[in-house]
Amino acid sequence: RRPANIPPGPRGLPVVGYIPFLKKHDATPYKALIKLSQTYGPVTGFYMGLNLTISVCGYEAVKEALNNDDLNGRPDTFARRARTFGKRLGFMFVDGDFFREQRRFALRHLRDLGFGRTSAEEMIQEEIRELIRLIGEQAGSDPEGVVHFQSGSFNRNVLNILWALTGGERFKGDDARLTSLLGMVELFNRSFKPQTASIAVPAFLLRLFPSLWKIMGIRNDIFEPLQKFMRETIEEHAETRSDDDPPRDYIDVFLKEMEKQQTDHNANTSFHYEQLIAATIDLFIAGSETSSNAIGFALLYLIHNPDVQRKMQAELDQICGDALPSLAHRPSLVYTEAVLIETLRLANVAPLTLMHCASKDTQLRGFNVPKGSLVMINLYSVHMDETYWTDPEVFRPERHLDADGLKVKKSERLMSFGLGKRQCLGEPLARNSFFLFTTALVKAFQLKAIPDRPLPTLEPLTGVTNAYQGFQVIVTPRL
Ligand code: HEM
Repeated sequence: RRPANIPPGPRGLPVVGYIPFLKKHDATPYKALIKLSQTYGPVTGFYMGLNLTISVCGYEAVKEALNNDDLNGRPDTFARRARTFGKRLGFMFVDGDFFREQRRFALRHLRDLGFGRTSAEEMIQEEIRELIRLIGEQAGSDPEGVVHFQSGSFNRNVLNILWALTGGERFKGDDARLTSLLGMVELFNRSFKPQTASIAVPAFLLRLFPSLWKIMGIRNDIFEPLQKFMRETIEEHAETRSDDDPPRDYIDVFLKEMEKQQTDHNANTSFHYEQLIAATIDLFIAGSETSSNAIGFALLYLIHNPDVQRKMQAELDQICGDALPSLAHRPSLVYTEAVLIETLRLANVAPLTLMHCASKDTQLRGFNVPKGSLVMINLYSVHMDETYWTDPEVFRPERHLDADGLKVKKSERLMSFGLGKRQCLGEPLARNSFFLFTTALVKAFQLKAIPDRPLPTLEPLTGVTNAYQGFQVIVTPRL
């Protein structure tokens, strides 16, 4: 029996619930959930396995859900704990006091280390210059100037910035270990099935039927090499750090806090070795694919829309002269800003937030949401809402400018990084990296579709994130 006054929704089969039927609406889960909302309304309740699941679509419902603190929990399952030593650790899948303490600490110290601040800009520029050199070389070595951008081709560059702040070093261009770790993260992201990954399947069933991991879309095997890498990095830090010197990175800051908590004999501390491993893995996973996919999609949209590319280049040339774009130029780059905003809206790099969960009985749009319900929050539905955005499928930066085209219009309906207490922890760094990389590449190169060939596809590879597919393009240096 369905609990009283829960959101309306379809009935499924005993035990598996509605999972087998979701696909019939659309193969892509976030689109299937929008179809359901067209029948049942912006909040829809159905069972996935034995879990009551609330799907949330549309601006009003999404905003209300993200601002309701009782819906900011994360599901606690055996499968989730299995990646972090059987405990709830890290950032992404923890909640309550543990989460608040770790998040506050991370935000404060990552900011002090340069996260999203101009002090990290020089390092980002160095990475960008290296990338421009490599792309220039590839274009120069092909008679037509064709460059093949593989899916995920910017992951390494973007992660390097995050890793310099977290682990203290940038990886070298051909670092084989990084290539392998990034390959693991990609595997995890692409195999992930948001509709099944958070279902509370009991441990004994997962042990009896190991194929269930795959069916649920969870690749926990990637965590062993990541843990090994973090362990080695942390041990190396512990041996070389000194309290007399300023912390070099997040690992140093965390180790210092661990020491302090030990001195204070705080037995219940959330600052311990296993949490440091889990936290650095979460940063590594969350930081490697997201901003870099936004960069790839921006280039794709500009290849599809050469007029927009020309206009953006004209503005970049006028405002930045011969220099590469910097954060100081940003307020004057109005058209460019609109291009970046439109990219985040249309690319929907994170189409659903991570799975939320009701930590208490609560209400949403007047319906009951019992404690423990899974909550799927659909950011894609907000960005592609045709009742608000005219032709939402069309890439049109002008929609974010005022009538004179002189000022950016901020809309509350843009929420690529989520909202509220679970809003993306990496947003300041992500925004800066996305701006600096994309503008530098567009200023440095003319990107043109290959004549007589179909335009590269804009269809994403799905999973936790939406990734661009590899594409080929004619690249002509402009600088
Ligand atoms: C364009 C780039 C990015 C986008 C669009 C994005 C988007 C998001 C979204 C939608 C969430 C889920 C919020 C929720 O569950 O309600 C999230 C969470 C998170 N993001 Fe990002 N993200 C980006 C880049 C990054 C980067 C570079 C980092 C690296 C530090 C990062 C770290 C995290 C973490 C740790 C969480 C979990 C926060 C929590 O559970 O409270 N993200 N991000």
